[in-house]
Amino acid sequence: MSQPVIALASDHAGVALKSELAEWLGQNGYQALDLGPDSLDSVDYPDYADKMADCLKEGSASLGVLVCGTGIGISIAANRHRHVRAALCSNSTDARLTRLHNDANVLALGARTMGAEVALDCLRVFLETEFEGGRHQRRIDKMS
Ligand SMILES: O=C[C@H](O)[C@H](O)[C@H](O)COP(=O)(O)O
Repeated sequence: MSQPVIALASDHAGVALKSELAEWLGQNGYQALDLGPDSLDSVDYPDYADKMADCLKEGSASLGVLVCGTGIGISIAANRHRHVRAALCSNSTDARLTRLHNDANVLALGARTMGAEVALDCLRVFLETEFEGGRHQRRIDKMS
């Protein structure tokens, strides 16, 4: 069976955490598709949010992970695309509920506001939780 592809992107503030998340994905049965950047040179998070949106639109990955300093800017930018439902999560309960209720297709994390262990916990729960459907689908339809 082919491995699920998970796309990752960040700005300069999120590069190190993105690498840790990508490594975890590779060790846990997923294929990490890193959309960049790969250096610590300063970049603008909207450019990488747009790359994520394009990647999901063309179907190269089903789910994505975005990282910036707080996770706020990059999630705001990603959510300007109608097909993106990016959820800024700070703990595994956020990650579980946003999959169950919002069918979030992008997990947004703050590299300067959380530790790698909590970030990995969010990622694991995000990937393991299925959308609940039902009344939640009606609400998502209203945003699509
Ligand atoms: O929401 C924005 C993010 O936290 C950015 O990662 C942050 O603004 C980057 O700041 P700086 O350019 O000072 O590294």
